[in-house]
Amino acid sequence: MTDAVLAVNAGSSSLKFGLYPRQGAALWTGQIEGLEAAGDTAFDNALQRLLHDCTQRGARLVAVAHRIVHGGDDFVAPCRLDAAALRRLRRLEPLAPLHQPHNLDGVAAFLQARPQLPQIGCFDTAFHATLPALERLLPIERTLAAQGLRRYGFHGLSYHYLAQTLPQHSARAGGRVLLAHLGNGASLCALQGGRSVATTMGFSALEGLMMGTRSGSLDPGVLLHLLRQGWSADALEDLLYRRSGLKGVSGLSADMRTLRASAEPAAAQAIALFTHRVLREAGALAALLGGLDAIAFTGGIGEHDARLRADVLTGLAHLGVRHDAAANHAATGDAVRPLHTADSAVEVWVVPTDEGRVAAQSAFDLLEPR
Ligand SMILES: Nc1ncnc2c1ncn2[C@@H]1O[C@H](COP(=O)(O)OP(=O)(O)O)[C@@H](O)[C@H]1O
Ligand SMILES: CC(=O)OP(=O)(O)O
Ligand SMILES: [Mg+2]
Repeated sequence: MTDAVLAVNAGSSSLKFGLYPRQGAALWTGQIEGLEAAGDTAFDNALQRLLHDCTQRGARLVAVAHRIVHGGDDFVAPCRLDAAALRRLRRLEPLAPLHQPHNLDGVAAFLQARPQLPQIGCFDTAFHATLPALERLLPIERTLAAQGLRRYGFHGLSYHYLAQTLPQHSARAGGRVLLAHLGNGASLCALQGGRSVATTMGFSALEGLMMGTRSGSLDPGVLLHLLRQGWSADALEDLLYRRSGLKGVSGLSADMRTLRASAEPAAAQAIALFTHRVLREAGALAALLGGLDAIAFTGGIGEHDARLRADVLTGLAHLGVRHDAAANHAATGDAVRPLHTADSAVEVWVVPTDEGRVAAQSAFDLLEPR
């Protein structure tokens, strides 16, 4: 029987899981979608089903590796979780309300059902531990930083996977690299020497790009205005996390596929704004890097939406980015694919992400150091 780690990724709209041996392809992967519409018990039910099915796959489960979105200041490397760690991580729930509660409910359910089985936390924020001081600092009263009010960065497991995969395909991977994780949540990350040096998400899972249901960056004056009009913190949270982004602007859906298929002008405008924001932030990170050697797209939209990629790449033509339209059209998230032309100054790649692989690998490394 093969030793395997079950990786669990409770995202904002889906529960993804995979059963990974130490090396090689996953033995089993799956995804349960549409959980945000299905209500609170949907996550619990999905986890119970997973626990049951895992025992029937012919693998010896050595650990469960959980993607946990926020590790705060204390959790900067993968570690074994117990009830005390869980209590500390619960305090970060308000900073990622679409993820952290689901992530931690998953850990709690497994701790209860299999108390002897190691539960390993793998933190999105940890990959950004290399951010320089200026990227972490918020331009507000200095004393607030001591309370943990600083920029952290997210999508770290995905960026970790890209940072370790890209060098297998590109000699430019150690240079100035722009990574775009565009899914239901979305962010950009600037890599130099394979390390995160800047990213668009900061203190919470709200900053930066417009997302499926999240606003991304917004003039803080809008929040003050709404607060003075009597909006509560809960109402603001609901607006910013659940009723904004593609869904809020289109009035139709958070799903890019639905918006692409729609003839509604508001759907087209939501996509145009999403694209505009990606381009604006890409330009900002390219400026911080002092130019680009390579770009890589990932996430549900980044891997599948050729039109989005083409529009962003065309917008970056002033940096010498040239993409092959046919290669772009043919890239559907099935494999790592180059999109650049021979005369492009910047390489362009699609890299299907595998957050579960990174989480499982971290669990093996922690439990059975090589
Ligand atoms: N073929 C496709 N074309 C365009 N967008 C797609 C396609 N497949 C998936 N997506 C989009 O990817 C997004 C989900 O991305 P994903 O990374 O799976 O999200 P998360 O992990 O945050 O739940 C959705 O907006 C969905 O519409
Ligand atoms: C941090 C985050 O936004 O994650 P996801 O894209 O999985 O929603
Ligand atoms: Mg995701």
